[in-house]
Amino acid sequence: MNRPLILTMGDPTGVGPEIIVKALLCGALENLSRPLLVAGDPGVLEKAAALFGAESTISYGTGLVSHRLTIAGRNLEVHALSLLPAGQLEYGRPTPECGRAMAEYIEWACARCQQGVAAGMVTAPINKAAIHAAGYEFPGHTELLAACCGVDKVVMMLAGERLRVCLVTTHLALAEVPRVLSEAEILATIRITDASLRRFFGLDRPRLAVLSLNPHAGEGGMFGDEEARLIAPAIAAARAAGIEASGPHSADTLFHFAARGGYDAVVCMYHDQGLIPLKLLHFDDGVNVTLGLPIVRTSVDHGTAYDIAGTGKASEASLVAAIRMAEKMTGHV
Ligand SMILES: NC(=O)c1ccc[n+]([C@@H]2O[C@H](COP(=O)([O-])OP(=O)(O)OC[C@H]3O[C@@H](n4cnc5c(N)ncnc54)[C@H](O)[C@@H]3O)[C@@H](O)[C@H]2O)c1
Ligand SMILES: N[C@H](C(=O)O)[C@H](O)COP(=O)(O)O
Repeated sequence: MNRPLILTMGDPTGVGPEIIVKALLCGALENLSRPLLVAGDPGVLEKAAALFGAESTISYGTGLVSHRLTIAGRNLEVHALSLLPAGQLEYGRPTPECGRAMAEYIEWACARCQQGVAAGMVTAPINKAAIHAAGYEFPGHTELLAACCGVDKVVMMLAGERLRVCLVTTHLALAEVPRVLSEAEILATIRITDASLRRFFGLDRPRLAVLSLNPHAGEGGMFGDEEARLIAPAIAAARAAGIEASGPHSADTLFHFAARGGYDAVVCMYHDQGLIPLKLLHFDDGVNVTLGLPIVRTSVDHGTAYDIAGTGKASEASLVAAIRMAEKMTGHV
C-alpha cells in the first residue's frame, strides 16, 4: 500500500490554508510519489480557495479521507478534525478553538505515522502563543512531537540546497543559552545529526562543522570558556565515535565556507546563530526537519505571517519543498 503523507493545515487564521491551496492551484501537488492528505478543516480551506477566486465543491469520502475538495478542477483530500465557523474567523486572530484545532491536527498526524498508517507528516505553520493559550505547554511542533513520540532528545534542522543548520538549543531566551548548553547536549546533537544525514539524506560520512558560542571561538578564554569546557570535548567524543566533526569554528566566518559546499551541516549553539544565515539564503525554499523522531516530519521554514494572511501573497515554495523533502525521506525508510 502506498501510505500517504499527512499535511497538517496549521493555524486556521494564518497563511497555512492559503499556501496549501496555492500549491494545489499551481499543480505542485500533482505527480507526488505518495498520496497527500490534509489534516485540517474543509471550511477553512474553502475560504482560502475563495481568496484566489477559485470555485470549490466538497464531497464526502470514506476511511481517512472524510472530505474531498475540488478546487478549480483539482482535488484535495482532507481528514476533517475541526469544523470551525470559517466565515467568522479573522485572519491573524486565532480563537482558543483555533489553538486547540491546530494542536489536534499535529497530534492526529503524529499518531497515524506512529501506527504506520501514514508514511510521514509535513506541517504548515502554527502560532505558538495560540497553542499555549489552548493549554499546550510546548513552544512548538518540535517539542510537541517529541512528547507524542516519547523521545527525550530531538534536533531541529533547517535545510536548503546550500546550507543545513542543526540547533543544540531552540526556543528559549538568549540569556538562558549558556546555562542550558552542556557537553552531553552538544554531543547528542552531533550524533543525531550524523545518524540522520546518513539514514535519510544518503550521506556516507557527513562533514559536520560545530560552531563556537562566543566571538572568535572564545579567543583562548578571553571571551568565554564554553568552547574549551563544553564544545571541544563534545567534538573530541564525536570524533572518537567515528563522526567527522570539526570545530569549534568561529560562527562569523564558517557559514561562508559551509554555503560553498565545505560541510554537509553546521551544528549551531542557539536559534538565531543558525537561522539567520539559513533564512538569508533560503527564506523561500528552506525546510524545517525534526531529526531524532521515530517518524518523518518536515515543515515550512516560516511562521503564520499574519501581516499578509488572507491576501494570497504568501509564497507556497517552502511548503512544496517540505513536501518534496518528506517524499525523499520516506523513500529511504
Ligand atoms: N513552523 C512553524 O509553525 C513556525 C515557524 C516560525 C514561526 N512560527 C510562528 O509564527 C508566528 C509569526 O512568527 P514571525 O513573525 O516571527 O515569522 P513569520 O515567518 O510568520 O513572518 C516573518 C516575515 O516573513 C514574511 N513571510 C512569512 N512567510 C511567508 C511566505 N510564505 N511568503 C512570503 N512572506 C512570508 C511575513 O509576512 C513576515 O513579514 C509566531 O507565532 C511564531 O511562533 C511558526
Ligand atoms: N524555529 C523555527 C523557525 O523559526 O522557522 C520554528 O519556530 C520551528 O518551530 P516548530 O518547532 O514549530 O517546528
